[in-house]
Amino acid sequence: MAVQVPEDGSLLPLMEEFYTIQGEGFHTGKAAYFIRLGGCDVGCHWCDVKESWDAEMHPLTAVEQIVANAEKHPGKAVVITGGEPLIYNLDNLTAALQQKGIKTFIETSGAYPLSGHWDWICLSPKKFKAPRPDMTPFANELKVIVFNKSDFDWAEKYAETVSANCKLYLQPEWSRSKEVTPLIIDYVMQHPKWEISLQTHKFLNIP
Ligand SMILES: C[S@@+](CC[C@H](N)C(=O)[O-])C[C@H]1O[C@@H](n2cnc3c(N)ncnc32)[C@H](O)[C@@H]1O
Ligand SMILES: Nc1nc2[nH]cc(C(=O)O)c2c(=O)[nH]1
Ligand code: SF4
Ligand SMILES: [Mg+2]
Repeated sequence: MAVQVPEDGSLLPLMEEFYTIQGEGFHTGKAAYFIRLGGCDVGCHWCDVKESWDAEMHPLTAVEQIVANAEKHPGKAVVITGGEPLIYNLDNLTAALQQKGIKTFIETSGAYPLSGHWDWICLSPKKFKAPRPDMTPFANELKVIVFNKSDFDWAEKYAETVSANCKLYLQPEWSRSKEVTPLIIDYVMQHPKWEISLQTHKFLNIP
């Protein structure tokens, strides 16, 4: 990745930002402003935002500008996503958002060191680049994407690494929904510490 992002995270490659409804996981159904940062090398073959992967495609944008944009909306929560947002130092961005009374939520694979000040951390671990063991205990929510039935055992392995009060979700990989959703339903009924998460925004046709 040749793009020069300042190490203090004062400028970040911004792919897109949009005000919508959180579609997935614990905060499903709540209004939130999404900030999508470019850059990811985790390489999930089923990733639904491959356009985010190349950080150089996305303009370096000042934290002050991102915060000013987020502030304009009545929903006082932001979801920082990507790409893999933790490639960057998010201390400045999250401090500035929280100073404005905005809650900070993140969607991350956990493959990079944790930075930033978070009101909610959604960890979605990937086989293609494992999460850092020092970061999984900080997850408020573990959201495992199920592509095939081998992912249940793999999900259990990560459930052992998170804190006791971490919420546990199984989410069907979108293109495999028809095949894996019935398996997830059975699994959750047999192992009720898990819950189903669906990408509800895709059914609602919203961003
Ligand atoms: C695009 S990722 C960006 C954040 C971070 N790189 C990550 O993977 O957590 C946002 C969320 O979408 C999930 N996701 C991506 N592609 C998906 C797909 N095809 N089906 C279901 N969930 C998907 C990810 O697992 C993650 O929870
Ligand atoms: N509505 C909506 N909810 C989401 N939850 C996580 C998303 C993401 O791409 O990180 C996402 C997204 O792209 N849209
Ligand atoms: S880690 Fe997230 S952004 Fe990166 S390829 Fe996987 S799903 Fe896509
Ligand atoms: Mg998405």
